[in-house]
Amino acid sequence: MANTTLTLPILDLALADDPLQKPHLLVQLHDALFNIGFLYIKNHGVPDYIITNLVSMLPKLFDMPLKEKAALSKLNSPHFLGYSGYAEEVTLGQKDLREQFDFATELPVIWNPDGHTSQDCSELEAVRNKDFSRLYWRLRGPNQWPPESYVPGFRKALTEYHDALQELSYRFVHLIEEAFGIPTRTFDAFFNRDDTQFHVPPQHRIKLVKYPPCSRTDGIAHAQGVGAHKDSSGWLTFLLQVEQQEGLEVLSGTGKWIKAPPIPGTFVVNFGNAMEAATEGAVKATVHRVKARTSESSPRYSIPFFQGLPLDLTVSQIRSYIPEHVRSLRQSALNAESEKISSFLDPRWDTLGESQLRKWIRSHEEVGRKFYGDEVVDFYLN
Ligand SMILES: O=C(O)CCC(=O)C(=O)O
Ligand SMILES: [Fe+2]
Repeated sequence: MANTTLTLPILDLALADDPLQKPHLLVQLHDALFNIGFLYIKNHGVPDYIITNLVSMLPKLFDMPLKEKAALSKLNSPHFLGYSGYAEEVTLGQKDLREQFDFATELPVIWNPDGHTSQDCSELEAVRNKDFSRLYWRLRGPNQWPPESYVPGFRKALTEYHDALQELSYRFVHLIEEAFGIPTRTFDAFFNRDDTQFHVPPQHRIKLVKYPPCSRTDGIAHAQGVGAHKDSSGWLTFLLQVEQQEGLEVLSGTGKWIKAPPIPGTFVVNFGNAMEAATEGAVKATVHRVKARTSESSPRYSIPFFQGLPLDLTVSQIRSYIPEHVRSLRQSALNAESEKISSFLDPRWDTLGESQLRKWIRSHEEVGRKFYGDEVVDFYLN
């Protein structure tokens, strides 16, 4: 049973602008990073109109005729971008009772099996000598946009939301650097925001999710909105819970599920597998899940933004940015549920790209078989 007595911290980002208050914010952030692994932020600076504009389009987007949604299926996309229908996604071997659209930073295809840089990638001037033949580079590519006639203004609204969340995510990473006690901008290299411009700018991902009301007669024994998981698409996650529909739960260090209800004006922030691996578990990719809406009458919508990282980064490379005094804050004993889910540190998939390709294939096997072939899929499923 969920333990409702534990609550997650709410950090006020406005304190970052006040030199007298900022140290207090950094102490709170340090605690959230090393002891909790999940937090809310308020006064985050993302304009209200950008959020409400996108949110107002969700019902229209999901109410498009099935034929129109199917035309945007992920089965068209080697980048796993587009639509997946109700219960098409799998987590921990079970179907997730949700529908979703996956979008990402709009970028051209970069993968080239011959190892050349694509002509289209003018943004890649600074990294002309990279080899883009590795399969995981195929994850990167353009979106499938819904027709303007069905959801007018959608592409603009999603793009504005993306840009605002990207900005917030970069600001927040600077606060994390301060909380770690390392120079601000240490991680800018990951986002192509430093002078070396060594890395390709990452592709961030945004999911638009609908958890419709459902009944246990759907024939699915263990009803889950999304099963227990760690986020693996990036460095940080910024989750918008739309309106007042509950369902999100977080696994505490003592193995209890605690509720993370929607709080108006906030985003939930949590950390991806890459952060956990880079800090050797000092900052946890905390396990979370969403309960299925079995006894509810209205849908729940949510919008997670996953801050991307360069796909060719290896865990050991990221780790080299994290000083020993941070990694030594590792607390022992991940609980059993958490252990079951941790798969990131397997040396067979040391690059972030490969661990992400594995994750996408495991969640959407059919898409994997279509674009990556049976041999690759069978390798990652086992
Ligand atoms: O819908 C939510 O509140 C959380 C979704 C989530 O954790 C995910 O998609 O990774
Ligand atoms: Fe998640």
